[in-house]
Amino acid sequence: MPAAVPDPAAIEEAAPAKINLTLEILGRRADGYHELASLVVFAEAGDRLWAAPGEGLRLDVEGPFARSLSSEDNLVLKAAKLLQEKAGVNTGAALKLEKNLPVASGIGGGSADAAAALRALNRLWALGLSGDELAGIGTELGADVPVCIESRSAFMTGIGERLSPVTLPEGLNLLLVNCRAPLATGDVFKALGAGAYDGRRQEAPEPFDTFREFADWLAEHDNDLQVPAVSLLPELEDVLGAIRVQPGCHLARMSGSGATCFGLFDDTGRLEKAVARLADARPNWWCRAASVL
Ligand SMILES: C[C@@](CO)(OP(=O)(O)O)[C@H](O)COP(=O)(O)OP(=O)(O)OC[C@H]1O[C@@H](n2ccc(N)nc2=O)[C@H](O)[C@@H]1O
Ligand SMILES: Nc1ncnc2c1ncn2[C@@H]1O[C@H](COP(=O)(O)OP(=O)(O)O)[C@@H](O)[C@H]1O
Repeated sequence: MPAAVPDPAAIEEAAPAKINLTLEILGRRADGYHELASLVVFAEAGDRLWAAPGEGLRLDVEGPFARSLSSEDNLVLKAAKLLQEKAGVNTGAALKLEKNLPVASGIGGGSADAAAALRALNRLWALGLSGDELAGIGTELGADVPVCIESRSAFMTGIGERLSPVTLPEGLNLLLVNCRAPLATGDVFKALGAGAYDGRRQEAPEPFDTFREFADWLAEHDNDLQVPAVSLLPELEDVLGAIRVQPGCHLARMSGSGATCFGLFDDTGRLEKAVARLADARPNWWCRAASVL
């Protein structure tokens, strides 16, 4: 059920799902965070956020996954409070979130919502902050928030704060599948048991000319969190297997720290058939077809 817009004057921001097509963990830093290298894309599937003038800060959450979340410790409110503090304002806002993405699922729903809140309130409160300034503020909310500010394909390094542009082939399409079991990011990193970070870096890939070239590069760059995630949630093997066997699927892999997995397609007709087949075979799983933005 779509959320009702709170106010005709409300500012609307999309919060697209973040997908880590690759996620290499380079090592654990002294502060416990991990240096990583990840090719990140955004999908035409996601949450939606509205911000309207209001007294104090208020958040209503609606949509299919609203019940998985409480309003009080929501990243949207955390983002709003942090922005007030950083910009030195105490102007209020009435916020509404349509929660369409599964929670704690490796597709950055919370980070995308926080980024959408920063963008929306920057406009509502006429703060005039640049994307880079919003990304800097976002870093304090979560490692994935900076990349969600622009919500554009990027090669992400550091702990998530360093972003380089990438040129990907046109017409990338994803099958997204979540078996409705949450996985906490910190637990998956812990299960990986990475060694100390030794200072090495990875460079963004050169522009890809063809889909084949891109698929070959992806095959050589893994998601290092997939094995530990499977050890915590063995059902992931079923999810990956069910995606892999779909005709037209070039790659089946987990996104982020899981548990959402994706299949990469270049043929939308075959993708539509795959999503229909899976939704029918596994009615309890969350299955979506989404093009890469
Ligand atoms: C793994 C990734 C890959 O994009 O995605 P998700 O699975 O969350 O979607 C991200 O790095 C997650 O970013 P985000 O979800 O914002 O993480 P945070 O809230 O900052 O951190 C949650 C926990 O994850 C671990 N963490 C996170 C990022 C990082 N580079 N190293 C870490 O070790 C830490 O244990 C931290 O306490
Ligand atoms: N708006 C929000 N959407 C999703 N999760 C949120 C939100 N606000 C707070 N959280 C909390 O943040 C945690 C990470 O959520 P999420 O970003 O969906 O995970 P992931 O980055 O692994 O996809 C969850 O445990 C959830 O309770």
